[in-house]
Amino acid sequence: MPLLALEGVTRTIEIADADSLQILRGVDLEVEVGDHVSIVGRSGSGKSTLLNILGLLDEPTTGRLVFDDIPLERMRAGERDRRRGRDVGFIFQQFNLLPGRTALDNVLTPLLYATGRGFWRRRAIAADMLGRVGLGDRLEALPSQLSGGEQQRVAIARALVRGPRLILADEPTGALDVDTGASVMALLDEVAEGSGAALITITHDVNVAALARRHYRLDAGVLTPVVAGGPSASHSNPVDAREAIR
Ligand SMILES: Nc1ncnc2c1ncn2[C@@H]1O[C@H](COP(=O)(O)OP(=O)(O)OP(=O)(O)O)[C@@H](O)[C@H]1O
Repeated sequence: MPLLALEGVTRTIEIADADSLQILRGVDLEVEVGDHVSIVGRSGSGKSTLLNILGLLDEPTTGRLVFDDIPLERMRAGERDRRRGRDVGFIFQQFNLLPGRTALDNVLTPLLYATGRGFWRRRAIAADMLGRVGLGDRLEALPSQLSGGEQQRVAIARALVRGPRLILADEPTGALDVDTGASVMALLDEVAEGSGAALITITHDVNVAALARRHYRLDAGVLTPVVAGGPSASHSNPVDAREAIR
């Protein structure tokens, strides 16, 4: 049973003069626990629209989304919000850290909505998570005292602190230089795999996408799998993947 399944998902918006714009056109996607999937698309191809649907922030116009064996249409609004908070971790290009709060406070914020042990032990859990991203000695640092790569590692710790089953990374290296971006992506892949979560990386950068195990391209709202070509090519080989996605 996949963790997440999209079947024939479309998203259409109404624009001026009773006109409409179809942004997603029949998207099919299955993601298993432990998967790392990349979705590459140019600006305007529908990436953010798809991300919002994958993250239970928006609904398909037609088609189905099944999360953890429950069809979206059977989830009540409160249930959807609860699942998003508990089961989905978001990582964005601009980190979105609270500026006046320490790294530790930023990471423990999602645990304020947890129940039981997650809530009562939130400081220890958040500190442990920061240790896992290599920032165990920077718990009290403010975002302004951290480099871009360190801030993104705080954001990764925050996304993972509630043990989500799905991590959505939207241009996670977009604000970082090439080398820092590569090390942040390697870390994200490692901590996601270590926690047994599925990771979907949405990006326009084929080098970032190449780290995933399965690859898709989004073009004008149409999602197609990218298969690395040739008998010697391999999905798990970033060089083959990069050539295939390009
Ligand atoms: N509310 C809206 N009104 C009009 N057009 C919209 C609206 N939302 C999205 N669009 C259009 O739909 C298309 C897809 O938008 P989307 O934001 O999903 O693209 P994207 O791939 O994330 O782009 P980028 O990489 O530039 O962020 C774009 O052409 C966008 O202009």
